[in-house]
Amino acid sequence: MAPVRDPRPVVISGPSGVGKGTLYNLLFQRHPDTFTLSVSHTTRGPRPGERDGVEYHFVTKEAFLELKAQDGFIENAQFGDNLYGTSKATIQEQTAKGKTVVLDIEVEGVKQIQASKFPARYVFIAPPSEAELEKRLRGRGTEQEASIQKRLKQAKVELEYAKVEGVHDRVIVNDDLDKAYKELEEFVFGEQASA
Ligand SMILES: Nc1ncnc2c1ncn2[C@@H]1O[C@H](COP(=O)(O)OP(=O)(O)OP(=O)(O)O)[C@@H](O)[C@H]1O
Repeated sequence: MAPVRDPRPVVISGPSGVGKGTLYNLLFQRHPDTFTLSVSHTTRGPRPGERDGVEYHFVTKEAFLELKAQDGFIENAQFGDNLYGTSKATIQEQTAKGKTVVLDIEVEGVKQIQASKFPARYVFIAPPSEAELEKRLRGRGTEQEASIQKRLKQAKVELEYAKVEGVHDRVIVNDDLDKAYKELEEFVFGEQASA
């Protein structure tokens, strides 16, 4: 397949359980040298087996806040006591290595990246229906009931934002996986760089 023509990172968003990870992991498997998942900064400590610079850039709270003050993040958020963010430098370094950077970001992060004016392409993965989304979340078997309810509530926010005109370059309904994958692949490889 011809190389990706557009150097901008690809921001993938969509409700939890819709199949974002499934889709971009297929992209990574089928094009092993083309893509890379963005490596976030975090102030939480590494879990066993996690390596600095691979799963995350592990930094102190002071270092994180310093980078934030320098406008070094395209998006950042707090979950529990920990800070997370995607640094501009990380994306630039990964892009300079010839990779197309893929970011898996929730709706608030998408809004921040759009506000930052950092050049990016936006893909929203939508479920065929809310009932199917719930089925997938349950089927995955990774969540407790409270977490499922929280994710379904958040899904409504994500789906609402996806209706706003012009916020995504492409909306892909993940009904049949092969078809959705083909659409994603075509979008990522096929689009011409725009100014
Ligand atoms: N097109 C599809 N048809 C049926 N099941 C699917 C499809 N795509 C993904 N799934 C299944 O749905 C479940 C959720 O997929 P996945 O974990 O990729 O979602 P996600 O959007 O990455 O979720 P999260 O944001 O919580 O990480 C998985 O069990 C996956 O195998």
